[in-house]
Amino acid sequence: MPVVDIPGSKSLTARALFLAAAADGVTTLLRPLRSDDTEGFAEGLTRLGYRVGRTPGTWQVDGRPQGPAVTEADVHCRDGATTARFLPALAATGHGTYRFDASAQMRRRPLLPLTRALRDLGVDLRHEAAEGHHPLTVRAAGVEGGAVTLDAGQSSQYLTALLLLGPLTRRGLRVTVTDLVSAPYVEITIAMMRAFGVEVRRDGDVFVVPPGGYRATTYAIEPDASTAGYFFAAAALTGGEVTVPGLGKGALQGDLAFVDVLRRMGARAEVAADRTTVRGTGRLDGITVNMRDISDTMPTLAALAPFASGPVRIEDVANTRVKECDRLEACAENLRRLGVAVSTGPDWIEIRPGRPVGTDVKTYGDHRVVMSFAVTGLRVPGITYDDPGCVRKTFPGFHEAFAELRGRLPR
Ligand SMILES: O=C(O)C1=C[C@@H](OP(=O)(O)O)[C@@H](O)[C@H](O)C1
Ligand SMILES: C=C(OP(=O)(O)O)C(=O)O
Repeated sequence: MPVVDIPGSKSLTARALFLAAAADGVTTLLRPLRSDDTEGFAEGLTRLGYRVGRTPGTWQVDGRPQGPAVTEADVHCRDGATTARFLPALAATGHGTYRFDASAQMRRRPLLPLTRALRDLGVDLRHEAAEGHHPLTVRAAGVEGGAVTLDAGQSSQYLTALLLLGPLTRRGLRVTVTDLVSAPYVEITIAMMRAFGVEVRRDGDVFVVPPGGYRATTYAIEPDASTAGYFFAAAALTGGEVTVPGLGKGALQGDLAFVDVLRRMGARAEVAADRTTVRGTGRLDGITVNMRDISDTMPTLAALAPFASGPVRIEDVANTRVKECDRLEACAENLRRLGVAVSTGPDWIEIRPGRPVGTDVKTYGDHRVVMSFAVTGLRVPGITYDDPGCVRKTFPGFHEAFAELRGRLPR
């Protein structure tokens, strides 16, 4: 019975780094994720003058409630949207001029609702080229706070950035949200703020954050639920069994609900107190599923879909078009290259049952494209990738870990 140790959550690690940097005192993070996204976040903090001590399995951050320790910084956010969207908000709490830039794809990804809201809160923020895109410069003088309206229909990360900023403003924050995708990520934010001593009040679409700052703590990072999804899908496809310790009933991450999707398709799934097990049954039914809340698992399901006995239709995932690539089209294109019939609309994809044949997967530099089609590769010989290394964004050791699992699953 394979037990798989999954590396720490990207989303929790990024939030924990923000909260630790802003807190009063020294915070210890246990089992943080070491990957390009989270190391980019930590390096961004270092550039802003925060001390981040990194030893294997434990990171320590000296909090600075007063904001960055330097008056000038140039921060490269790499390909990570958490870094690119959360760090400008943190920088605004200081006093100085902070410039942010990012990868070519991250420069293309949207940001405008967040930067507008920051301006509404009194932040002097200027875009260098296109309005609502990196690169941008924050001329920080502390943040007044107040009331803003936010459209988070394209990314919940705008709301998370504002909520994280809330306790660091002079007057606190009141955010009225007109639309919201990926809602479980906001629940992660609120739960983690609570662990650092702040209670967000929510009344329907209105979020109220009191001023007063964060308290340092010791915080253990859960394994990454989106990453675990590839391993659960592997069990469902091969008729094997995979157990992931550390992700159970109390888990913060909404993406663990991917096991409910696998269960609806015919797999057995048990979410226990501190671990989750998925067992394949030889049955994989077609399904229609709304993935608005858990869209990082859309490619995982798309790559598994040809093996289902009926069509798989994934709905309400428009915002997967503005991720590391246009994921809807990248999945469709690669499924077609595998010989599978697929159609897409503005916010949906439908995959027909098929007999995939090996191909060179076009990754578009997207870690999830690679990790998803690795699941297909368990049953289809000859799958290669034009950029296998892009898994470094969230799981540098993915290929080794997945090959190891493969050897322990039924052939
Ligand atoms: O807040 C977070 O940590 C994340 C939120 C989600 O993004 P969107 O809210 O943009 O969908 C998710 O896709 C991303 O991988 C991580
Ligand atoms: C969309 C993702 O990342 P981010 O938006 O944080 O760059 C992801 O990891 O799938």
